Amino acid sequence: MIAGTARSGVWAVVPAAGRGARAGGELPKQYQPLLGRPMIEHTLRALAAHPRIAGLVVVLAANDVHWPGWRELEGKPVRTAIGGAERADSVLAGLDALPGKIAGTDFVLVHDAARPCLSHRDLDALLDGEAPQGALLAVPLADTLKRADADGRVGATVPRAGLWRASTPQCFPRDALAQALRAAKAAGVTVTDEAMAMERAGFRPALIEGAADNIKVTTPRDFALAEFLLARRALEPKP
Ligand SMILES: Nc1ccn([C@@H]2O[C@H](COP(=O)(O)OP(=O)(O)OP(=O)(O)O)[C@@H](O)[C@H]2O)c(=O)n1
Ligand SMILES: C[C@](O)(CO)[C@H](O)COP(=O)(O)O
Repeated sequence: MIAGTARSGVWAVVPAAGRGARAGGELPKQYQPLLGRPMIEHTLRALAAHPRIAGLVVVLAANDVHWPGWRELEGKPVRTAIGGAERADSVLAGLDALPGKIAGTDFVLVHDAARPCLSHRDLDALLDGEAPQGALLAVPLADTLKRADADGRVGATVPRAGLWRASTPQCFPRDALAQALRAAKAAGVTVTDEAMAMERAGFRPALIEGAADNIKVTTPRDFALAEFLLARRALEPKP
């Protein structure tokens, strides 16, 4: 059993090796500007500015020519690693690039570069959680759900009770996470988030309710929404 406690001195792995094909544009989406700065800068600063984050591992594409080469942000060390074909490969590469271990059970955060609107409050909620088996930010579903048939008509209305949208950061014991991601890969299973790998390994991650505005910038219209959310955040009193 892994002991649960409020977490501090935590490193964050930031997968940033995707292309952002659905977002379009000439630059990979994580380098497209939001309020005049690359998306990835907002994401990394949101993490690094939190007092309980110790450092960052940013996972880059092998052919990345846009990375500004930061070695430090907000006074926190920044390392880099080279990612792989799938997000899970990139996360594994990031875990391998973390600094040496203090204990076999220390926790790590994983947060998408494509989620630049992460709030201090959500990070607090995740790190405060007594979640010995790990935890993730998530948002309960607010809409009625329809399952489509092949002809585009409604096949069924799916009950939404108990359904959540997983977001990031997700926080897990680093060794157990690396093991779970390797096991999924060996089994040929694509895991779309860290929790899914941990669930396969028998863990029961805690769902921590986060803000709906921690959006993943995915399609072209998400850029304007992210800019609005960041501009509104800038007007809020600092924590
Ligand atoms: N092989 C990959 C694929 C994705 N990511 C990262 O994982 C995060 C979430 O992925 P997603 O939003 O799906 O990004 P992309 O894969 O870049 O988007 P798309 O599928 O539209 O190309 C992003 O920060 C992305 O850079 C990664 O590090 N390595
Ligand atoms: C990890 C994630 O952000 C959780 O919602 C999401 O699954 C990543 O996006 P992808 O399209 O599955 O790569």
